[in-house]
Amino acid sequence: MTVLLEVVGLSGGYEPVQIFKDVDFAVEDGACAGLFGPNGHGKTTLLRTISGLIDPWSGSIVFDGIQLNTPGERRTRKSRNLNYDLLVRRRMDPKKVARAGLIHVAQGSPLFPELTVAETLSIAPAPARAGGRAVDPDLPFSLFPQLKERRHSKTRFLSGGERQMLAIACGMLAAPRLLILDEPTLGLSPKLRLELASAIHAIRQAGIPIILVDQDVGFLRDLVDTLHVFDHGSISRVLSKAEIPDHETLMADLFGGVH
Ligand SMILES: Nc1ncnc2c1ncn2[C@@H]1O[C@H](COP(=O)(O)OP(=O)(O)OP(=O)(O)O)[C@@H](O)[C@H]1O
Repeated sequence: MTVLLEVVGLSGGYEPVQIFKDVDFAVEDGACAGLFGPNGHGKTTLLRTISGLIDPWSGSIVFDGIQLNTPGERRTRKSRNLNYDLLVRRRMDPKKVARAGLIHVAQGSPLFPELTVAETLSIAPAPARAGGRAVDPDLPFSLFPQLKERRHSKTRFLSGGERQMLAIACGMLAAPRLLILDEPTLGLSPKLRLELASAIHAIRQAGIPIILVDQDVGFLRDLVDTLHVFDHGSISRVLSKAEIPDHETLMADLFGGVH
């Protein structure tokens, strides 16, 4: 299989605090890569950096044959004006990332509260890539039938699960070449987690590669091909599907106790 995303020696964080260091991370075309790690260890920051929302400090991000970031040395801060400073140092363009087909469904599914489900879907990004396949406009409802029933509801009245479904549906309308799902099951009931798992499975079946973050190894084990264990700002191990233990065993192995 070809490598679709290749991250080499990536370091970054929130100036001046470094959150992750020298991360190597690869996703093969057609595969689902799991990212697992405790709260606050930097998974979201890493993914936001890969998407260009946060400027990487150093390293390389190559996606679908395109070098997404411009390598360069960090410059010392010259101004107390943060906007100016960011513009001066910016080494990555999130629009370029989205245009390349790397679509990031953020944690907490930020949506416009006063728009209905149908209105939200109508402003979802069109396939951004040149040559990106047209997407069936009914895809959101075939993936998440529940959304069809709620299509005239404002998003502020949706449940947590419905919000997640809508956010993922918007991502799918962009015809992703790679879909990043950052903790889509956050705060969901076991029943909704199962529903979301089957939707993620359907996305996989459609051949769309995924980076999936979750706090539950059991949830990831059923869906991913490889599990990347993220520990204090670096990937400490990469496990094949067959090597992924249950949640308690992995946590005990990592931290010496049940979490
Ligand atoms: N905008 C920000 N500015 C400064 N520090 C931040 C910001 N966002 C997050 N952090 C810090 O960066 C660290 C890593 O947070 P991050 O959200 O990336 O971790 P995570 O592994 O995704 O955690 P979780 O699983 O809880 O989402 C934390 O210490 C957090 O407090």
